Amino acid sequence: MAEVRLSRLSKSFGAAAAVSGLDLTIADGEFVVLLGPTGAGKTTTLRLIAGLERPDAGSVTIGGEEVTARSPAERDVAFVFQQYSLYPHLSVYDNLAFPLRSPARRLPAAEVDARVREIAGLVRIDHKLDSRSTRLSGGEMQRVAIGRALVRKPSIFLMDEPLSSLDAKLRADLRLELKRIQSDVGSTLLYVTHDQIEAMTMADRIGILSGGELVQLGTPRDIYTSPANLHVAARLGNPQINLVEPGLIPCQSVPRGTRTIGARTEHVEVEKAAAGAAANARIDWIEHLGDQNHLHIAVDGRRITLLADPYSGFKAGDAVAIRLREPLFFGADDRRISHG
Ligand SMILES: Nc1ncnc2c1ncn2[C@@H]1O[C@H](COP(=O)(O)OP(=O)(O)OP(=O)(O)O)[C@@H](O)[C@H]1O
Repeated sequence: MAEVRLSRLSKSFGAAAAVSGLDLTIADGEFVVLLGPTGAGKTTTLRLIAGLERPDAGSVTIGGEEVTARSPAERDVAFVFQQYSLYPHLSVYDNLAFPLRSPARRLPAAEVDARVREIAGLVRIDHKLDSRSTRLSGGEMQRVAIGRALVRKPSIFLMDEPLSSLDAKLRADLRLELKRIQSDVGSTLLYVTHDQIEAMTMADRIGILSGGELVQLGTPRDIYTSPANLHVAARLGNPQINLVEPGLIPCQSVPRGTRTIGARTEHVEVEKAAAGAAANARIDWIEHLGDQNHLHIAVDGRRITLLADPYSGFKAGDAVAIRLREPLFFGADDRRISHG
């Protein structure tokens, strides 16, 4: 296990900068998730750490040793990709044993066997050790791929959207398991995703990348409650944060310089107008998602979307009174303005 330190790391492809001036330190045993839109530089960052790309500038240090000029094999890093990349002609057992049987390692057979069985138990695939990898479900294949990365006990794990090709239920199961496995093994893990739920639930810290730059790094709670700017605010939260101009919805105090107000569900109080408050908005329509509803509210020609529980009693067409409660404020440069 090891700390990973990236200093001023940059990589361009032709004229386009994929990663620019990236400074990021991942502590020993930490689970860091890189979140960002397509093309933000997430995969390139992982490939630079693995040694699959050479940086144009900057350095990569793993466990206190600079490895920038070393080959992937010399870096003690395991990579799990979106596609399972198992050996189809081998059994689960042999897929797991494969990294231990390389000529460079020459581990005794008993040691290989013990390690394979331990890891198979950890990733809960021990009942399928004799199956050909092509006979597995997608979720099982990805467990094997994760197990194969774990089996060598590398210093760090790099995972590039490992759950994105699975269906929603499997993704949710494996999300929990990956977190459990990582805390059992105590490994340093850098994980790339588009999925904000994966980021929020698994990360010790989230790094938000945009245009090859690290825009913000912090705990999921920090990033959610104190986003550095509009870009970060829009990356987390479902439904997406509502961005409105000051004055549209009543708000107790708005800091000077505010150009945009960011309002999530918890920042908006909605009351039926009949309860005594004067109506300033109307429920436009309600989307029923099962466990929750999305309320689409029309206010002065604009629309905002909030979550509501299915028993809230609102109906389409209801006149409502809405007001803001400690929302987020952003200035003309899109950066968040803190209150007071
Ligand atoms: N081998 C390459 N050759 C040319 N351009 C590349 C190469 N690899 C990446 N790029 C470019 O670098 C930028 C960053 O790509 P990268 O794959 O790191 O983004 P990403 O955040 O992982 O995106 P995605 O979520 O779509 O995987 C993109 O503009 C991409 O087109």
